Amino acid sequence: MKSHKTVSIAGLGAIGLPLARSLDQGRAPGFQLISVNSRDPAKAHAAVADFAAKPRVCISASDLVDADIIIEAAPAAAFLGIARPAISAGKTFIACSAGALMRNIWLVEEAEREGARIIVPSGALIGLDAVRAAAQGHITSCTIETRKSPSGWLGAPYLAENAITLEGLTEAECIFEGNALDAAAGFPANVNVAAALAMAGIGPLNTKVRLIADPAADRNIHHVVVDSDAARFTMTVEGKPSPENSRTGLLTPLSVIACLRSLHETLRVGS
Ligand SMILES: NC(=O)C1=CN([C@@H]2O[C@H](COP(=O)(O)OP(=O)(O)OC[C@H]3O[C@@H](n4cnc5c(N)ncnc54)[C@H](OP(=O)(O)O)[C@@H]3O)[C@@H](O)[C@H]2O)C=CC1
Ligand SMILES: O=C([O-])CC(=O)C(=O)O
Repeated sequence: MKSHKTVSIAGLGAIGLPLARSLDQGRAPGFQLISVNSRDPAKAHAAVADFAAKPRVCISASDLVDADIIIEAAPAAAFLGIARPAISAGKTFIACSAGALMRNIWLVEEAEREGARIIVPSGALIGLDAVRAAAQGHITSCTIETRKSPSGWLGAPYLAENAITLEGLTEAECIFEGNALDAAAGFPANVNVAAALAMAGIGPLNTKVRLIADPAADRNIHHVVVDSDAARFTMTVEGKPSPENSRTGLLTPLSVIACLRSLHETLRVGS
């Protein structure tokens, strides 16, 4: 008999809200949503008003730690305020803001000390199982190219710092080329897949990132090339952007549900 687990979600946007709704609809048997937190409590109350089992709306992220599992699905700027209480309480912490986690990787040591667990779901990316397998041997190179419509990149600090304007762009333009750590600093709302790839593979400094703004892109496209002593592989995912937030693909909330279900699965396929 598997134990029943309680779940909290911080952030009710393109990832958090469909995820909360899926839990309320019983799409992850054995996991019960008990509380949520967002920037604006009134908006959070309204978001869950039609749920069959209304979760508690917490004013502070610290109040989410009653649950066994805390899922972070908030902007990168809010990440530490959600991660620290969950980790200090020794809970299972599922981080969607993979870039923010990578930039605060010391949290892993804190989690080790506190008996907490940090899980990064595959999110919008595919193939992290193969990357992890290759990393057990030796990965010689790892590159990711991400292509999104110009609107998907808007608001990134790197654009302002480098006076890059995407308005009126008529053809695809490379807006960043560098390592995953610099990409996560310059595009905190955008390069979570690069961060997850880096953490699964050869680390942020050795993972090369190219970001493309493409007016013809109606999907968020991630193309990854990995070379290792065991295999060379390429993978491409063309994610449909969420209507709520074009930076985020529809695959990510589904990936979090799959991640939760895998915590209880008797048969688990893939590493
Ligand atoms: N791992 C992956 O593959 C992917 C990761 N991501 C990352 O996941 C995170 C969530 O993405 P997404 O759902 O698209 O983002 P959204 O912007 O759509 O939603 C963010 C939510 O968090 C809320 N929020 C804002 N500030 C806080 C705060 N201080 N505490 C708690 N909640 C807050 C927002 O409320 P309000 O609307 O009122 O501001 C909103 O409900 C982001 O960091 C994003 O970069 C995204 C896509 C893929
Ligand atoms: O494609 C997506 O859904 C999100 C994305 O690029 C990222 O956060 O890295």
